[in-house]
Amino acid sequence: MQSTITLSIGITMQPSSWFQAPPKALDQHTQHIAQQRQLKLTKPPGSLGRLESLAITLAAMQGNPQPTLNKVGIVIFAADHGVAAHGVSAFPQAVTVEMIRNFSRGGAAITVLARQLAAQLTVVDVGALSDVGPLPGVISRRCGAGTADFRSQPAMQPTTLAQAMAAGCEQIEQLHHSGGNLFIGGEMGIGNTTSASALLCAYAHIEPQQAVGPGTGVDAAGLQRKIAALQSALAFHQGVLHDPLATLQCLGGFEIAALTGAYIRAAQLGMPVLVDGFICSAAALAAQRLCPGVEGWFFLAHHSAEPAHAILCRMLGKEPLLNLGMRLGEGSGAAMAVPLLRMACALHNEMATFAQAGVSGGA
Ligand SMILES: Cc1cc2ncn([C@H]3O[C@H](COP(=O)(O)O)[C@@H](O)[C@H]3O)c2cc1C
Ligand SMILES: O=C(O)c1cccnc1
Repeated sequence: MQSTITLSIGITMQPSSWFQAPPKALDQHTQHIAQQRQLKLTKPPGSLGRLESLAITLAAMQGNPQPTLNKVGIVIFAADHGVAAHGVSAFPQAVTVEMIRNFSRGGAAITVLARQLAAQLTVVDVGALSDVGPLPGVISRRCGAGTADFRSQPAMQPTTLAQAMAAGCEQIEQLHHSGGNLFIGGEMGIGNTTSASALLCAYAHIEPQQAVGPGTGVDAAGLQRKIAALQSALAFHQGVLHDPLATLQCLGGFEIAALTGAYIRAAQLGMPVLVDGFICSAAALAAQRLCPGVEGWFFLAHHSAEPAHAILCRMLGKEPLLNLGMRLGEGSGAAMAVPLLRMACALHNEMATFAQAGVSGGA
């Protein structure tokens, strides 16, 4: 049995857990084979730009010189946020539950994209304000009815944080078991850009002014309310922000914690991940803090229009694939990047070599 540690504000947590196991190593032998193949294909070396390194990385991740993305799993984690009571979103909190219904009926952006991709879509309610009851495609792993207001309380308890992370872990284990070869996490939770900004402030040691943005479209007064909420929260939780897990517990949300758990488990099991926009990238940063090296399994799908996303991308050390001015969430930006990755694989797998095609001058 591990002993527990009690943090300065009385929170008790396990010092060691499943999420501290290291990520799987990429297959360097397969990576080398894929690199060599790229040089032999009928094109000037490097002429397919990033599409070449994407295929090589996917080959190394999958341990397969012919990488495939034929089984994409999209999981949307949905939850509510106590801080939403402080006018930090342009939309009412009821939208979270209403959107869960919309996901179930197939009318949301991500559901359209999932159909286009023939991807499997699952919605996990990890703590919306009210329980939507049984709905097609929606599973319940409720950790609470929204988080507590993190301006003056920890958003989650150690037990509910662990539950939320386990809900993410469980989804990856199922996807892995069913032969999934790419994971996309999505989120739905009114107020969650404020939570993501709070995590960014704590992990990057930056000021709220640098970390906030319009989210769903708040005006200047709304932006000030976001800044004020973050200032209160950071001051209140100051004593624990050196600890990445306590930071997630105090400032995160159930859906962000579930994403964090999912990203870590994906890296441990060797499942490539397409990280969506601002909120998902904040969860990815939390994952990196809890389990260094997980980022080796991540592709950043797109530049979110949320201004502070650029900071998160820098912190994760990655350049996003697309820049479409999107700022929706739900995993929608990640879904848009799947065709790009599939094209990279098709080129890598199906192009002729110089020798096969009888083209001169090649390697
Ligand atoms: C109809 C609707 C659908 C959405 N789908 C994702 N989000 C996005 O907006 C929310 C975050 O922004 P904020 O922090 O400003 O509330 C999240 O739920 C996010 O996924 C939506 C927001 C709305 C209104
Ligand atoms: O980039 C995102 O994930 C995002 C930005 C604004 C609102 N919701 C999500």
